[in-house]
Amino acid sequence: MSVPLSPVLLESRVIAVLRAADASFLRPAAEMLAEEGVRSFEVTLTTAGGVDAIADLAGSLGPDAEVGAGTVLTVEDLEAVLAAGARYVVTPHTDPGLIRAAVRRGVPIVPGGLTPTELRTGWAAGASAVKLFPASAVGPRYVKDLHGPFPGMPVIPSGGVDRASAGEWIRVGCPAVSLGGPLLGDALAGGDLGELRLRAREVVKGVAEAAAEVSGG
Ligand SMILES: O=C[C@H](O)COP(=O)(O)O
Repeated sequence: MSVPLSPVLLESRVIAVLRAADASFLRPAAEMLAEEGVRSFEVTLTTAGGVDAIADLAGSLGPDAEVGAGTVLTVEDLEAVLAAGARYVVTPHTDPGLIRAAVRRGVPIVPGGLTPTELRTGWAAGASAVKLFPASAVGPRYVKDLHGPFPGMPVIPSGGVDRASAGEWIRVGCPAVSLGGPLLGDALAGGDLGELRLRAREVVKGVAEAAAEVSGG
């Protein structure tokens, strides 16, 4: 049993990973991304103040957006982010116990893995989709290889997915892509939001074009 990914993510197909030293600049960056059509946001727990930032963004971005939590490592982390209002959770690793805990709470979970064994283990434990991490270590062709033995397993690449390759991951069958640094640049450290707008525009456009091709549109 698994909890399905939300329509917000399945339609927008982009997760913006908000990983920063602290949460000072998360809200302006997320608001800029939302203006450009990004609707799914993953606040990582490596960000100081990350749990509070989930609550802040969940309250400020409005009902069209979805705020989740990343780098969730334990059931205690899971409880904390759900209490803050996270609507989905992402892990860097495959922990069947943690996956089952999320499923029991009715929350979508996307566990990370790299090898066929790790990814299949997460999927079998009830993942909503699996996170291929670090995706740049293998490239889009690897998803085609995985879909030989595991044709129905939704794979979301994360780690080194950039503006140039985002559409390619969609074309090989990924339901969504996950971008942190290559999308955010230095915006989470107070960098130029105008640059962020241009990067977001390019990613959203590239992913939408690829999605239209995949669906025959
Ligand atoms: O867990 C996800 C990664 O932190 C995102 O990696 P990235 O910054 O290379 O996109």
